[in-house]
Amino acid sequence: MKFKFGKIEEEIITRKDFSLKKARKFLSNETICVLGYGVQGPGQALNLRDNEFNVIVGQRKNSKSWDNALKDGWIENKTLFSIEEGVEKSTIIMFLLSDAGQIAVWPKIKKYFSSGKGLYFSHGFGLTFNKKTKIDTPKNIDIFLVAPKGSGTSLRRLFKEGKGLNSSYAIYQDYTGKAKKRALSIGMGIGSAYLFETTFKKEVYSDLTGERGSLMGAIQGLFSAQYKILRENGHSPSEAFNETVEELTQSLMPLIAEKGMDWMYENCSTTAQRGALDWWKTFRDINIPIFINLYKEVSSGREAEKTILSNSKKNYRKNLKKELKEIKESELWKTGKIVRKLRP
Ligand SMILES: NC(=O)C1=CN([C@@H]2O[C@H](COP(=O)(O)OP(=O)(O)OC[C@H]3O[C@@H](n4cnc5c(N)ncnc54)[C@H](O)[C@@H]3O)[C@@H](O)[C@H]2O)C=CC1
Ligand SMILES: CC(=O)[C@](C)(O)C(=O)O
Ligand SMILES: [Mg+2]
Ligand SMILES: [Mg+2]
Repeated sequence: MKFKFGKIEEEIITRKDFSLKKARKFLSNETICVLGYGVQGPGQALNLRDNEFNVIVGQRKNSKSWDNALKDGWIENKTLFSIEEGVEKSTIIMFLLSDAGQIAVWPKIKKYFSSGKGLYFSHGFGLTFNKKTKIDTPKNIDIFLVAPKGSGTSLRRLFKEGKGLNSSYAIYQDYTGKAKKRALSIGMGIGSAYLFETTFKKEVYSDLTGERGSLMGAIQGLFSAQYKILRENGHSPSEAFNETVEELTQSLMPLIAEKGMDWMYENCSTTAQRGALDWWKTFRDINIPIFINLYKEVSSGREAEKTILSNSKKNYRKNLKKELKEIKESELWKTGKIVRKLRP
C-alpha cells in the first residue's frame, strides 16, 4: 500500500498486501537455514518454525548458543546442524552470526553457495563494508536483507503476543528473478508487522546512527547527565532516578508510543508544557553537530572499522562485559534495579 509521509510517498508492504499464507506457499519448496543462535537467530528461527516454514538451524557445536538451540527444541541432525552442514542442506541461508562472526565464517561456507541459492542478512554491514569484511559473494545467487527494527528478543515476544516489529527489506542481487518475493516471504515469516524498502547501504548507515544515537548511546548519555546534576544538587537517588528514567519508561513513553509527542505533552501540566516547549529546541540544536559528526563517522566506514577490530578479538565478550559493568554498577542503574523491584 502507498502512504504519504508529508510530501514523500512510500510503498509499505503490510500483512494484507503480502499474507503469511502467500509467503508460506512461495517458500514451500525451500529449506531455510538460520545460521547463528545469538539474539536475532532464535527470534527469527522460532517465529518461522511456529509459522510452519521449513526451517533448520546451523550453529557452531559446543557453544552456549548450541545448547540454547537444543533447549528450544531443535534436534541434532534433524533440524540442528553444524554451520557448514546447515548451509549445504538449505536453499536460503539466513546469515545471523554477529557481524564480526560473519567475517570469520564466510571463507568456510562460501563454497556451498551453488547457483540459485538465497543469501539473507539482517543488516547491510557485511556487504556495504565488504572491503573490510572480505565477504565476496558469488554472482549466481540471490542476496537480500530483512532487518527487524528492534531486538530479536522483542521480535519473539511481540510474535507471541500476536503483534510484530516493523522491518526494512532490500535486494542486493536478484539472480533468479525471485529475490524480492523471497525477501518479502521471509520478512512476513519472521513476524514483521510491516516491511519498508531500503538498500544495504541505507540500512547500515541508519542502523548504526540510530543505535549510537537516540536508541542507545545518546539516551544513556542524556540520562546520566541529568541524573548527575540532580544528585550534585542534593536530590536523593530515588528522586533523581524517578525524575530521569522511571517516569519516562512507565508513564510518558507509553503515551508517546500511543499517540505521539504532542499527545504526551498534552497530558502533562501546563507548567511542564511551557518548559518543555521552551527547552526542546536547545537540546536539538546542541545535538545537531554531534549527529553530523556521528553520521560522518558511520558513512566513512570508521565506525565499522572500530567495531570489526574490537569484536574480532578473542576476549571481546569479556571486554564488553567489563564495559557494561560500568553502566550496571553506576549509582543510577543500581538505583534502577531496586526501583524496578518495587513496582507493584
Ligand atoms: N541483536 C539484534 O537484536 C539485532 C541484530 N541485527 C543483526 O543481526 C545479525 C545477527 O546479530 P546478533 O543476533 O546480535 O548476533 P550475536 O552477537 O547474538 O551472535 C550470533 C551468533 O554468532 C555466533 N558467532 C559469533 N562469532 C562466531 C564465529 N567466529 N564463528 C562461529 N559462530 C560465531 C554466536 O555463537 C551466536 O550464536 C547481525 O548482522 C546484526 O547486526 C539486526 C537487528 C537487531
Ligand atoms: C536491536 C537493533 O536493531 C540494533 C540496536 O540495531 C542492534 O542490536 O544492532
Ligand atoms: Mg537496528
Ligand atoms: Mg544494529
